[in-house]
Amino acid sequence: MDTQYIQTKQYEEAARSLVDAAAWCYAESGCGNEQTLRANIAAFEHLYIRPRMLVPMDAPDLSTTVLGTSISLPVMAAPVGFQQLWHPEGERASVQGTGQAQTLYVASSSATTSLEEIAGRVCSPLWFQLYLFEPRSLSAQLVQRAQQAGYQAIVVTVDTPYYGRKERFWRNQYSLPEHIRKANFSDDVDPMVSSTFDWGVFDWLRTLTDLPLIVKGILTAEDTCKAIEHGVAAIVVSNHGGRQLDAALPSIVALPEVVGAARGEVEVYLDGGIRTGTDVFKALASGARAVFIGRSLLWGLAVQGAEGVNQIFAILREELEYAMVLSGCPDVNCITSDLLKECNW
Ligand SMILES: Cc1cc2nc3c(=O)[nH]c(=O)nc-3n(C[C@H](O)[C@H](O)[C@H](O)COP(=O)(O)O)c2cc1C
Ligand SMILES: CCCCCCC(=O)C(=O)O
Repeated sequence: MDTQYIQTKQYEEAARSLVDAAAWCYAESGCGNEQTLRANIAAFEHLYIRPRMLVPMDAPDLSTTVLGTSISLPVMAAPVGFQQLWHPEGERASVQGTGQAQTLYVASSSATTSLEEIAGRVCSPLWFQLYLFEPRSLSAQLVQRAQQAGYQAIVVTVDTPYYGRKERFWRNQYSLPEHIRKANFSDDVDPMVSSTFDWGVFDWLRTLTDLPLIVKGILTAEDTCKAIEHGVAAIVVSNHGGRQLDAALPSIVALPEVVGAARGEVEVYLDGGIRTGTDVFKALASGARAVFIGRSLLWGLAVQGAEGVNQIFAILREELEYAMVLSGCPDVNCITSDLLKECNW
C-alpha cells in the first residue's frame, strides 16, 4: 500500500480493516471496564499549550539523548509482544522501521522473533524488556542473552504480577492463533509472570548484568523513591496502555509526581495514550525526557510493515516540529512546564 496518511488515527482506521478480528481485539483492549485505557487519551485533552511568540529560530532541533544514546526525536518504540499478529515480518519490520526513524526500539520478552534475531537486524539503539517470570532462571537467562546479543539496557516491567484481565478479549471468546509463538522460549516452556518479587529484584538483577536497569510501570512518588534506592537508571511512567490495573492513574496525570520525586536523579519517560505530536509536547512539558508509543506503532506495522512504522514516527516528528515552532521552542529542552495549562472543563 503506498497511501500516505497524515495522522496516526488514519493508520488506526486503515489497520482495523486489515487485521484479523482477534489480533485487533487483543491489541486495542484494555483491562476491566477500560477506564484507564480511555483516560490515558482523554487526560491529554485537559492540557493546553501556552504558546510564546516571536522566538526566532530556524528548523527546531527535535533530537535528544536517552541514557547517553542519541535519538532523532523524543519518541521511541515501546515493547509490544506478538508482533507477527499484525504483519508477517513482525518485530523484524518494526525494528527496521524504528531504525529508519533513527530512534530506539525496545524488544519484548514476548516477541515472536528471538532477541538474537532482532539484534542481528538492528540499525537502531536497542533495549530489552524483561518480564519477571517464575522460575527466576527464565528471567536470568533472558538478561544474559540480551547482554550477549548487544542490547544496551534492560527494561524491567513491574506492573505485571498477574497478567491483566482483558475482558473485552475474553468476552468475545478470542484466542491467539496457534502459529503465534514466544520466540525467546522453546515450545515446551510456558513462561508465567510471577507475583512473588519485591524491590530486591533489582539487587538480584545487578548481580547478573552491568547493563543499566530501567523500571517500567511506575505511577507514584513512593515507588519512584524505591526505584532510585535500588539503583535504577531510568523510570518509565506507564500503566501498560491501560491493560493491567483498571482505574489506575492515566500516565500523563501520574507523570508530574514521578518527575518531582525523581529530582533529576534519573531520567523519566512516559508511555500511554500518545497519538499526536502535541501529546509528545505535553509529556515533555510535564517533565518526561522522551515517550514511547505502543498501539500506534502496531497500526503502522499492520498497514505498511517497516515503512509504516517509519511513517508513524514521521507523523509524530512533523506534528511535534509544528508544535515547537508555533509555541516558540527551538529545541526539546525549551519545552518546559510553564508552557502548559490544565483546563478541567
Ligand atoms: C498488544 C500489546 C502488547 C504489549 N506487550 C507488552 C510487552 O510485551 N511488554 C511490556 O512491558 N509492555 C507491553 N505492552 C505495553 C506497552 O509497552 C506500552 O506500555 C503501551 O502500549 C503504551 O500505551 P499506548 O498503546 O497507548 O501507546 C503491550 C501493549 C500492547 C497494546
Ligand atoms: C507472560 C506475559 C505475556 C505478556 C504479553 C504481552 C503484554 O504485555 C500485553 O499487554 O498483552
